[in-house]
Amino acid sequence: MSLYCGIACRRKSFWCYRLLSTYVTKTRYLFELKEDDDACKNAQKTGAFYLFHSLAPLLQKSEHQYLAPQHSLLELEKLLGKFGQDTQRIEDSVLIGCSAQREAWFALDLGLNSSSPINASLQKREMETELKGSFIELSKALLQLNVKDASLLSTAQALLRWHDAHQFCSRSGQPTKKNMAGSKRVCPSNKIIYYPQVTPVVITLVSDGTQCLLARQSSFPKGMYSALAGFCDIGESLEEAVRREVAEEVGLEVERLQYSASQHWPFPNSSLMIACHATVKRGQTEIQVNLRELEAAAWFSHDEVAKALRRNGPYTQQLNGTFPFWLPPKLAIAHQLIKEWVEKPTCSALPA
Ligand SMILES: NC(=O)c1ccc[n+]([C@@H]2O[C@H](COP(=O)([O-])OP(=O)(O)OC[C@H]3O[C@@H](n4cnc5c(N)ncnc54)[C@H](O)[C@@H]3O)[C@@H](O)[C@H]2O)c1
Ligand SMILES: [Mg+2]
Repeated sequence: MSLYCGIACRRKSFWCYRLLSTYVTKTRYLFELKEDDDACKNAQKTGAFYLFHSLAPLLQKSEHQYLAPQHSLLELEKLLGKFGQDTQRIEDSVLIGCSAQREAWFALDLGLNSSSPINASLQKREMETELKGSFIELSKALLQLNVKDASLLSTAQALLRWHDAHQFCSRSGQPTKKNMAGSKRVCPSNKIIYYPQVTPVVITLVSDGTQCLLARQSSFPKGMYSALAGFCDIGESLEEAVRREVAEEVGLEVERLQYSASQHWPFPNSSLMIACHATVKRGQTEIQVNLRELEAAAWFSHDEVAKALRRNGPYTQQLNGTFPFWLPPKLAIAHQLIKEWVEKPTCSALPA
């Protein structure tokens, strides 16, 4: 439930008010756990742990979908004991959320090097047998997870990856120490605090009023086209990033811009996708593809895009050797952006 929904309907019914208050309670509880190491350690006693191995989450197959099993602290201690590991390793876990009943959720990677040298990487296959599951790459499993697990595991992976890559202070070269929740790392020698990094990326669906512009990189699955995306440069506003990316990638100038939504995107290294609609100047639609960035870009009609949205990719090669045109899956914000345009092709309203 979003905060805005809670605020918007708060006056209408007691039920909605209670939803908002649950949200606030959860938020305040998580804030406390991030600030107070003792409270966080206590929360582990009644909490639940999601396990990873070298950034791949532990999953169990159930019919056509994957489930992410949870383990209690006691189960985790037993597991580590069985594999001859120090339970100190549990301190490497990171806080990723909590339930409405304030059961805190943590993630722990059993494969990455532990901050304690004694804790070497655990044997993956033996762990899988013991845990009755498999450590599966997130990119291969994401589409078969429910929304809650997909979001939790994406957050967990991003946080675990950040800690793994920020073990040392870039000023002193000394090992940094994470707080219990994993919301920051501190250099003990100079007290510099490092916070998990968020990388903003703009994703823009450019339209000329009747058609929309889609592009593909050579790394995309064959036949798939998406909206234009690009990392924000330091010192740029979102509006400037959108203008620059469109100019850089397809040689066009956007005139009007409208924010749509945002999404945490775990691949390849986790970024915050900020999605916008934009229109080009009237009569200025000639694309000049930047081949260092893109393999191809083209204008697509409303009908072509609407038809592609109704199909489910990816597709196999056709007899003539080509791949049919398809769009990113529902989970990707690019899909939502394209769907919005199909439903309302005149989305962009604000001057860029
Ligand atoms: N969720 C979605 O719907 C969706 C759709 C399309 C793209 N994406 C994501 O958007 C991201 C950015 O798109 P892009 O690849 O077209 O970006 P881009 O056009 O900025 O090109 C990538 C290049 O930018 C440079 N770069 C600058 N800052 C960078 C940084 N902080 N991290 C990495 N590279 C940086 C690198 O040289 C890199 O090769 C990709 O990671 C992709 O996964 C998500
Ligand atoms: Mg790009």
